[in-house]
Amino acid sequence: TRTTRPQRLLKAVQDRAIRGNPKSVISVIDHYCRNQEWAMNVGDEKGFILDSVVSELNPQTVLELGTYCGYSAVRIGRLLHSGARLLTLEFNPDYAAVAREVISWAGLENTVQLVEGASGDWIPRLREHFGIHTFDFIFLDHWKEGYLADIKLLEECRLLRKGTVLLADNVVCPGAPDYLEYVRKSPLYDSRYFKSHLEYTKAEDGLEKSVYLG
Ligand SMILES: O=C(NCCc1nnc(-c2ccc3[nH]cnc3c2)[nH]1)c1cc(-c2ccc(F)cc2)cc(O)c1O
Ligand SMILES: [Mg+2]
Repeated sequence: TRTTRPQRLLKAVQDRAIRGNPKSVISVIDHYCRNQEWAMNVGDEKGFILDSVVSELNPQTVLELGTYCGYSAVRIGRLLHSGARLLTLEFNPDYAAVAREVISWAGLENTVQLVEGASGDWIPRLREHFGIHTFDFIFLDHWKEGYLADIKLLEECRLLRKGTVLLADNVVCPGAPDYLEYVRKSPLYDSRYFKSHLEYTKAEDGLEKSVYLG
């Protein structure tokens, strides 16, 4: 049977990227998605904003919701200092299988841990299962209609602390209107919008950065 888009993206990485070199994995994926076939990675333009938020924060514990092919896990993982860890949740087993290979090709298997399953099932179990107290940084890039429920769940499970930074992809395209309204209205968050473009296109999109005030 035909290969899937994630499988073709993985083949491009294995054929063209240098093993153990996250920068080359990122540039191979961006070149492939811009020139061969589009895929829903955060991409280079929004990726640059993601890099600056992560570099400024220098987080020790990171949660990513929605791994897809592992592009943003590699983008974030490459910037983490020794001892820092990224936990990335992915619901779709086919995406997860490809992402594990991409993360391993980048040499980040000791920094990035991929967990398969639904965010709603895993979030309440992160503390007892992974010994996590709170997260310093959270990147939301999964079901757009799940963003709001999942940050409310993170609040309830006390996995946020004063200063935790949440960065949400696609708040314009495909859009997460209920999430935006909540973080912009709630006194619990200080929120700001970084205008950009949908990955590899000219369409508007952007990232919403929200600091939890606790
Ligand atoms: O849907 C997206 N991303 C999400 C994948 C996913 N689908 N289900 C999950 C899941 C669900 C429970 C989960 N629990 C834990 N991880 C989970 C992941 N993640 C997405 C879509 C677009 C896009 C824009 C314009 C278009 F014309 C078409 C597409 C762009 C992007 O940057 C995206 O991130
Ligand atoms: Mg996205």
